[in-house]
Amino acid sequence: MHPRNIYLNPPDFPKLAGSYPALKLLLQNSSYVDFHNEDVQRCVTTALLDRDFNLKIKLSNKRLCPPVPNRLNYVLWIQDIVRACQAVTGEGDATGIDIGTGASAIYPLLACRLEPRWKFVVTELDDLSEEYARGNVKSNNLNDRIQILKASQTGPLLLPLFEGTQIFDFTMCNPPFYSSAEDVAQSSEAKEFAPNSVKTFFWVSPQLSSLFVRQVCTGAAIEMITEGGESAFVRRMMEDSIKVGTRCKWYTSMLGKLSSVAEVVEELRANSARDAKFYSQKFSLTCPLD
Ligand SMILES: C[S@@+](CC[C@H](N)C(=O)[O-])C[C@H]1O[C@@H](n2cnc3c(N)ncnc32)[C@H](O)[C@@H]1O
Repeated sequence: MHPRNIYLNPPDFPKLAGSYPALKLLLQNSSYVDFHNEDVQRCVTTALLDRDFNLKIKLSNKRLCPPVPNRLNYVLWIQDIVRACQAVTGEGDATGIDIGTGASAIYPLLACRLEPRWKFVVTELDDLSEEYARGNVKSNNLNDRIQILKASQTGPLLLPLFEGTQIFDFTMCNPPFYSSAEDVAQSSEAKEFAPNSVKTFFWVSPQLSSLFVRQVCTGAAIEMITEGGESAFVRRMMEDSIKVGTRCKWYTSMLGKLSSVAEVVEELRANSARDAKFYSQKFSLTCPLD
């Protein structure tokens, strides 16, 4: 976990429930938190976002419930890279892109709370998730800092980079991981045995680079499944990034499956990337690709 992650030590759930009546009701007198119960998951996420980030969000019971510690990790790694760049340039503002922001819009919401000078342009393909995301941005008075674009199946993935001339600091993405329903089933079984194998991956243009995290919750097919799986999704972003080049400083993505790492690294090599940065729950490393 990132050293600045406030959940390095797990939250005190009874205490959290004490200040969040809906969670108290769900936990009743139970001495443990049942994370297999989706109502409990959603309630923990809304309670943590409210208590720790003053974010009021509504989650659909038909869509993914994002675990806050995991999502915070990715935001903190992004914060590290942006800060490192800003130490050189002296700038303080940053604008990011979140591809597939989901119903929660959790990445831009968290990032805007941590960084008062950041703005986002985010995309979403799914109507229901878009509707919820718009509601969550509005109820936190962040309409002036988070713009939501409706994506299409056939358009570019890095849509905001194909519109206008704005320069962006980073892209981020938690892509649909799987290529099919069978793939979902197989991966769930594999994860029972390898819970730490899930990674996050980042690269940068023009001198490509990379990062890596871990994820727990289940979601609807549109959130989980994409043709060719996550590596194909990331490859599409990579192809887009080559077209728009330096209009964005960092192109990054999460990867959920260890097998995707090799596929993405191969693609990076084919595109003359010189090195890659990997971040996981347990380690971070930079590896040369040439
Ligand atoms: C795994 S979910 C991640 C949601 C959220 N970012 C999170 O981390 O909790 C993937 C999201 O990407 C969206 N999506 C799938 N294909 C997309 C596309 N071509 N353009 C934009 N969003 C897309 C899905 O609807 C879904 O909301």
